[in-house]
Amino acid sequence: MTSSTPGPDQNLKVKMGVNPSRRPVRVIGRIRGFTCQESESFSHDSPKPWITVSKPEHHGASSETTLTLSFLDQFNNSQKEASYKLDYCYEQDEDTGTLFAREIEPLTSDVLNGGHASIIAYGARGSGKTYTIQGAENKPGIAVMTMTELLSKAEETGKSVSISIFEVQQEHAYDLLDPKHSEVQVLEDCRGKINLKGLSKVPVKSILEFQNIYFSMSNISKSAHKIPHEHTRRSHKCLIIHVLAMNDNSTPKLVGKMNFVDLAGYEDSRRISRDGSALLDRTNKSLHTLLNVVYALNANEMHVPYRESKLTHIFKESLRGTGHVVLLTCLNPHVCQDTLRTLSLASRSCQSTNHVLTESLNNAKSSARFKMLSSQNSMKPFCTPSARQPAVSSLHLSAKGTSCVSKGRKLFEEGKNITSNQTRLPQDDCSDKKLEFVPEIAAAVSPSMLKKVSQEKSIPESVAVSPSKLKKALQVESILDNPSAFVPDGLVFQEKSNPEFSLDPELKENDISAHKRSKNLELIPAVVCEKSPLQDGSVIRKETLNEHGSPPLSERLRQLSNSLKSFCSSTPLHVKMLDNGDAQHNVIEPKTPIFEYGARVTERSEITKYSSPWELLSKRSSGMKDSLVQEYLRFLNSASKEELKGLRGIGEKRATYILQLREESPEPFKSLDDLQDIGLSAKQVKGMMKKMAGDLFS
Ligand SMILES: Nc1ncnc2c1ncn2[C@@H]1O[C@H](COP(=O)(O)OP(=O)(O)OP(=O)(O)O)[C@@H](O)[C@H]1O
Repeated sequence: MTSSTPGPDQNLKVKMGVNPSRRPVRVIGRIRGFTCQESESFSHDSPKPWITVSKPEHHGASSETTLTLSFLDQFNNSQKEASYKLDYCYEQDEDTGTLFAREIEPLTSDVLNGGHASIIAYGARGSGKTYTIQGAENKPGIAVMTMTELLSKAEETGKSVSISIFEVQQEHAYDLLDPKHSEVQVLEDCRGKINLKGLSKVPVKSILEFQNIYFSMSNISKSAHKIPHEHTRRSHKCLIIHVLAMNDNSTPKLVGKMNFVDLAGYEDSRRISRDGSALLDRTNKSLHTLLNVVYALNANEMHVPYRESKLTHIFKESLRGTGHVVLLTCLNPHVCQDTLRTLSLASRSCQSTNHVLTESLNNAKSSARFKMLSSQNSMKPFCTPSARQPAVSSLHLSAKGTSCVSKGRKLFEEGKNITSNQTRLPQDDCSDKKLEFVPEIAAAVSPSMLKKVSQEKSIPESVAVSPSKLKKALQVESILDNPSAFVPDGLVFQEKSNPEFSLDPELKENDISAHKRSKNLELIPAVVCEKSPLQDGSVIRKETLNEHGSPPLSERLRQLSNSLKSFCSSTPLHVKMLDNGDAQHNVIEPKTPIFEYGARVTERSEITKYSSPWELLSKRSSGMKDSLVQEYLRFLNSASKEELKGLRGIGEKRATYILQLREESPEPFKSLDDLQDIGLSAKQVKGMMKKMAGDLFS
């Protein structure tokens, strides 16, 4: 490995554990040293390093380390190079002690004073995760070093230390300190506090005692529950060090917490047999969710998908807020496809636009493809389907052989790594791509209108236009021009002053303010039919109202179904601009769609057609799904107790609890994830939604 690093002394002076990049999560790498076997096998002929590390001269607040990986692209059989940026990378000549001194030791004082810290190691199999966290014989890992430090500091300050050890397998957590290895329940109260019900805590007085327990647990984990080796290999090992202080009444009170997570080795499910791949998908899901959480935290996003995996749910409290989080990416010192993949994911979690592809040798065509994929993937690290990301699993449909191909998708399908079997490069994961939204919008409007909206939104006309904002803006624009075109069967709009229809009066003020107020619009017919009659003083037919004055869910779903059916069967809307370009004179005119298959996205996003009918269908199905979910959530947020009890899975107790939640917050259900607050598992929620979607067409 080559680098331009400052000397080790200088390195040690720079305490990096307190995140200098000021992002909530620090993402670092570590290239593992060679094992004795490896060293022996190339004692005469050391392999050429495949990772080159380039560090800045001085570690300033925003300094980053660039890793350049040289590898053979198996798809094209050509040599490639890819560069990734991490917050820092430890090379083979930097030992665990150096990593501890710079990253972890500075966090221990904080933990003793009530802070939370989490160190999460992940990487391909055999990349040195366990070696770094736990250590090997006579080579203590960072958990052991941390315990030594905490025990000595705790003694000085009259505090005590205890530990919990558990593993997460296939979305279930098992207590390894309990001889029965009973399952640990993850409970979350309405304030978001996580309680790990049934998890043992064992007091630790000395480092020897700790090592005895910790190391024996790793062996126990392998034989626990008679679980097949394949399963234990794919479990995540977690250690929590609790720092306790005595209360005035001499009872121990938790002050700080330090978590160490040794994730199961990342393996690409595409290489595994069918059964193994299903197992692996669930194992990898923890990593994907974790990286999405990291991305969301670093990007300061409103929604952080903690509850999409057991692991992130367990550590929710430590990950969010003021806790320190260090994501340790372990890297194999020799060419490894899975290492490429994990690095690619890590780099994107580090910050949204980290991945820069530097060179592509031999093949100009593949170079173009490579760069395009790279630019598209500069968003979220991985698409884990959720209620909040409903479009992701379906939107990334493209021609066979390109990235992110999804076949036979279903509504409410379980999460899958949607990637092409053919694309073997690290950039082939799904991301929330801006570019891929654009054809949908562009197909419905003329280029001049696109331009107009771009200008109004004060954003560039090119691909940088946020498609979702643009889409919403255009929807409002279309509704304004011809609202009656969007009225579904079973609904009539009525305005106090205008007997024909009504829209939010604010929408009429001017187009720009209308765009701004359209934040909640997702699907034109569904939103208009729901929003206008219920919130804007309009009425729906009398027979659809129940005794509480609101339509029952079944009725609203029927309306939704009708509107969606008519929407699907109708032709896309083409918005014609009059020559003078005045938006007020725009007319909406249904036209037979013209598809030009194979139309590609150009550099400046001048796309005007869908690439296939499949893509169109997929996008519309995704909208339907989203609409149904929104409708369901709205019902939960507004229906009476009796109405709620009419829903599958909701009885007297749950209905009462929902009403209580609504007293605390007017809209407690913002995503399907929130249904876990009323004790419904993700599986139950999925079943309910599937049933509801099925009922629409029965
Ligand atoms: N920095 C290092 N120097 C020397 N040997 C190392 C280093 N890191 C790891 N090793 C060795 O590499 C091998 C694999 O390491 P380890 O078991 O920690 O990997 P892992 O990522 O935890 O694997 P898995 O995903 O299968 O759990 C072990 O034999 C370990 O001793």
